[in-house]
Amino acid sequence: MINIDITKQLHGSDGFMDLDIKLNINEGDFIALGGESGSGKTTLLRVLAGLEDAKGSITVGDKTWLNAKESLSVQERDIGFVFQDYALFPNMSVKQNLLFVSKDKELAEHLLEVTQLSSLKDRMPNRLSGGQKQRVSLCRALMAKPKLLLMDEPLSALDPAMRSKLQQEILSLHKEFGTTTIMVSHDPSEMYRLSERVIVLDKGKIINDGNAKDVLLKTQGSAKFSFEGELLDIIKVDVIFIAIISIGKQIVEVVITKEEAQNFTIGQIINVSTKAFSPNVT
Ligand SMILES: Nc1ncnc2c1ncn2[C@@H]1O[C@H](COP(=O)(O)OP(=O)(O)OP(=O)(O)O)[C@@H](O)[C@H]1O
Repeated sequence: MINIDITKQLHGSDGFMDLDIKLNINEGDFIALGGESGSGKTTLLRVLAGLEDAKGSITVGDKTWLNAKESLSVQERDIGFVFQDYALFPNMSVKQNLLFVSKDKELAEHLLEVTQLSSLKDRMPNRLSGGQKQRVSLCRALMAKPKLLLMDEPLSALDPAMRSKLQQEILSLHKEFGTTTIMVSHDPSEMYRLSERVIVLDKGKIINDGNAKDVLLKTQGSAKFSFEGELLDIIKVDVIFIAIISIGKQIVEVVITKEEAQNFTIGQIINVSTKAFSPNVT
């Protein structure tokens, strides 16, 4: 069990706010951490990693990482990091980047194989694509067999196809290694696919915590389907108003009333729901 009970004063965009987190995590869980920009997600990961100080306590199994008397250094905490900017050693090949963390050659070969990087093991980082660097970064974080793997939006810079492939790889490595993982993400489908628990922060506090289905599904009341999308345009065809809405990767048209057309603003995030009893799924 990982027990976190920390506070830290942050300088938010509207003045000071307290990051105030009480959290128990089962070992082996995959947790997705969501919340609006500035809600404290990165700071929480940095506090867990020992990169920032905080008041309170962190215990991992029978080890104390932080309490009133001591705070273990980054090196003393059993963690792996994957951040958006990869941070590979530029003067080392892919394989050397991994072996720098641990001399376990067998594990390095295995990780490179699972992430389909074996043929690139002698390449230098500046000759890799973004997705390949991200995979190396993930392999390197796992080389130390960390107790806790912290990932801060590791896939956000990648295109959808590469994202989905890496999600599969992250999931299969998570299942194989059973590492307790906390991953910051803004992408509900990614959270749903990967995590068994979703925690949402707002202004430094946990406002939602539960399984992915309960936290992420937005269907309310008697609505059968509900999608959130961005209103791109409103057009008038004869006497009918049509809203053009971007939902996921699709652009859809929805007929709206004159009053709705007057009240909506282009660029607004709106909810599209239907009570259709038996929709077609093809
Ligand atoms: N060491 C610090 N001391 C005081 N305030 C900080 C510190 N680090 C970050 N902050 C502030 O705390 C708030 C939360 O920042 P944080 O980076 O944790 O948010 P986030 O949820 O990760 O946001 P994003 O999704 O944009 O990455 C921000 O307003 C930031 O300016």
